[in-house]
Amino acid sequence: MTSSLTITRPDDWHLHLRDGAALQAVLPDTARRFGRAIVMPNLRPPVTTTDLAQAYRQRILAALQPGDRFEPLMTLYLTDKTSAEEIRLAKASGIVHGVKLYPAGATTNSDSGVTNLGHCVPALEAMQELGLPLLVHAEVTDADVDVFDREKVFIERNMRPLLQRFPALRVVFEHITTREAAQFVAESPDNIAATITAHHLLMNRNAMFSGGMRPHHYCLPVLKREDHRLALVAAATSGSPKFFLGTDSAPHPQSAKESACGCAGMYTSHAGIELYAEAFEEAGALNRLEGFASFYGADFYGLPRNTDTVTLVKESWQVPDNLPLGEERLVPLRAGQSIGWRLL
Ligand SMILES: NC(=O)N[C@@H](CC(=O)O)C(=O)O
Ligand SMILES: [Zn+2]
Ligand SMILES: [Zn+2]
Repeated sequence: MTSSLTITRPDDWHLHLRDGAALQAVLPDTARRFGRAIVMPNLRPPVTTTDLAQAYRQRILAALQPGDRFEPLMTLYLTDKTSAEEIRLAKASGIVHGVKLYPAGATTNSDSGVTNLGHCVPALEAMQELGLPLLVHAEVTDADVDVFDREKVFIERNMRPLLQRFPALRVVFEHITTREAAQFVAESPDNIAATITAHHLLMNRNAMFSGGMRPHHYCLPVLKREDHRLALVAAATSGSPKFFLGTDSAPHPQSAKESACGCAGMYTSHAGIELYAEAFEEAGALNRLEGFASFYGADFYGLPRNTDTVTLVKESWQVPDNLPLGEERLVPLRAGQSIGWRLL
């Protein structure tokens, strides 16, 4: 039985770091494990320009602790008004590595998002030309579409037409949650890839209702049925370079989660690589973890692979009931329960 696992240091290709005191609270969890992270731009106000991304990057760097070697990879928040010029500035800055598409109303802080992709043609043309990836929260927002079908419907209504119109656009289908998405990405050309979260590999939708309502298991896209989880596990452990690690760790104050209208997002950075080790071990595929966590994302983004390593030991530890989040607390995934792998 494996008792320890050393892999090239992983990167997190989908992360919410927030800002201010929350940023200060959560950043050490990521910096301890990951070399780099694609930092999501859904702040209030959103990070819509390269200038805002530069300033946010400086705040992240200032929040690091002495000795940290973590590198934040910045993103822009696409709006109906994003110009081709802004895309050129972003690319030329060297600090912006992707542009995030939030359909307006799809998820947390998406109200400034895109109402109609038709408005984004100049920006998308520039991104295609410059090789700047489009990162997609791939869910339709129509209230008449069942919440469990929103990703599947987005593929047909939006993703296929988008790729037809921009066949060379580099696209990351973020936090895939369905068999249909895994299959779509697997069958697409090499300019299409996907991130997969640990929570979607480890849980199905029953986790939202086990013994009562479980607000800390609510995220978007929402957890799906077991057969979808199995399809995600198969994709993540397949060895295909189209699938790589993106935690989508999304901290919210406990009060905002445990509420009559609780917000979407799970916090997983406290065990950002350990949870994946559990999922890969359960699938009998620990030998595939390194490619998924440490190689394929860097390769897709055209960045060098990390050269140092991390070591995990197969040793159970208990997750605290809650963690500080500025003046508030947050409830991490597995709060009060154990995780089977520990970071040395
Ligand atoms: N995943 C989530 O449920 N929430 C994310 C937004 C997102 O990634 O869609 C957040 O910012 O809280
Ligand atoms: Zn999202
Ligand atoms: Zn996210």
